[in-house]
Amino acid sequence: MNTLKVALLGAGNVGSEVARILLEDSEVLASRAGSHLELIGIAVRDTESKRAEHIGHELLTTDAEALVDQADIVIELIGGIEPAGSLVARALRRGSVVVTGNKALLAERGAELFQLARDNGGHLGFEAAVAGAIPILRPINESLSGDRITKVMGIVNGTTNFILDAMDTTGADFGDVLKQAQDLGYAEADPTADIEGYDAAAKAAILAMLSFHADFRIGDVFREGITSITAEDVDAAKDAGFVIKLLAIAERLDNGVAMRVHPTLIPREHPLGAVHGAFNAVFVEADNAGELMFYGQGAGGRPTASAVMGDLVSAVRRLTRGIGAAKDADAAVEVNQSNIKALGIENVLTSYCIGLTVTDRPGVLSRIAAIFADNGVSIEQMRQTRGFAEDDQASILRIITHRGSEQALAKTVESIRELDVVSHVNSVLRVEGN
Ligand SMILES: NC(=O)C1=CN([C@@H]2O[C@H](COP(=O)(O)OP(=O)(O)OC[C@H]3O[C@@H](n4cnc5c(N)ncnc54)[C@H](O)[C@@H]3O)[C@@H](O)[C@H]2O)C=CC1
Ligand SMILES: N[C@@H](CC=O)C(=O)O
Ligand code: NA
Repeated sequence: MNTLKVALLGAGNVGSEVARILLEDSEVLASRAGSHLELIGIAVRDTESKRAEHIGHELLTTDAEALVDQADIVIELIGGIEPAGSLVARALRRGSVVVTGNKALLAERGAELFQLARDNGGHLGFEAAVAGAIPILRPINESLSGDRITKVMGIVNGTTNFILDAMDTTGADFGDVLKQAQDLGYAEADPTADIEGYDAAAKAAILAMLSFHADFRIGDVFREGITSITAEDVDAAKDAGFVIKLLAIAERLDNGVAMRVHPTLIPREHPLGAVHGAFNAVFVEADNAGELMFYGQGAGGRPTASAVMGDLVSAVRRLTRGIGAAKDADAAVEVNQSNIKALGIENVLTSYCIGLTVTDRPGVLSRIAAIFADNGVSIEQMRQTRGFAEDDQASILRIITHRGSEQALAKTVESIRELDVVSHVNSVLRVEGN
């Protein structure tokens, strides 16, 4: 049996688990892959760090470039655009197998890196980049390659699901739960990427690239995070039979693909309503397959390392069988097959749940209803959720609309905001699955 040299870049939450598996399970991995996998080094920023100590100093180096140049296989788990991007490109130019979990990088430079892999007979595996342990990218790219995908919708960020779930089930405070998510290894190095929706937007772009075979980027994705979600929003959603989830949606419309990430009200009985903690779930709709659902652990070092190892073993199997990665049509990612355009959110159909504080006097409801009618938006539910004593003159209204164009809904909210009887627009959240 031959031996292939593996370089690991980064020894954080995921990298340290990958190192552990490579060292502990080396015999099983060799029998599955058909080659011994020798971990020749681990590039870290600081060889004296606590985590590095845990792994063992003899493998550690701060010279990532030299390590890449000695390896047959490079596993990039540093994260971020640079130096990760240059190191991945360097390895691909050498024709190496590269495995990464770096969605931020792929959502900026995916097309270029896939091309580099093709041009140099290398291979780029990135199943870990979307929804952690869940096999979702290879099913889309390979199993569904004979079908036409129309929509992908799911919970793809474990940190925000963990936070929203805790707010919903225990009424926990946002800040405390974020700290727990960080301690559990779910959050990005800068958790702004999670809570402001950038991580989910990168994943939406990658899902859309593979589903619609076009070079989409994170900048094509409409994005709203969860930082403006309050305990009151969570309670109001509960009261109406909904739960708030951060959803990533990429859908095929008549003239292109619309990609969006935003907090969304989901009926509690919807399958996505039952996704708790850092779990993720993704629905895929295709013309012939119909609706598919993928569910599992979407974040955390160990589950994510499982996806990394899966990419690694399957790429090595092909190498061992002498199948050059460039000739491996199954594994090739084609993102330039279609001229399909990225569309703005104004093109999508959705429904809104609008919370308003209004002056409690006769005629208010009809003035509000008239604005909806003027914009062609129909109301599914209008409910006065709390009334005060007459002289307090304020009540809270919750309005859920039928599906309408995002443009018309946004215009409706703008006009309502200007009404003198509306003292405050408390929240505007989109609704799906109702
Ligand atoms: N933590 C998770 O649940 C998941 C993470 N990912 C992705 O996996 C990658 C790694 O994530 P984590 O392990 O959570 O991050 P982390 O922040 O825990 O680890 C990154 C490691 O890279 C090291 N590093 C930074 N710059 C370096 C450099 N110039 N040279 C060598 N090492 C350097 C850091 O010291 C750190 O140990 C990221 O791309 C992340 O988005 C993907 C799926 C899930
Ligand atoms: N920070 C990410 C990690 C996995 O991709 C998340 O919380 O989902
Ligand atoms: Na995955």
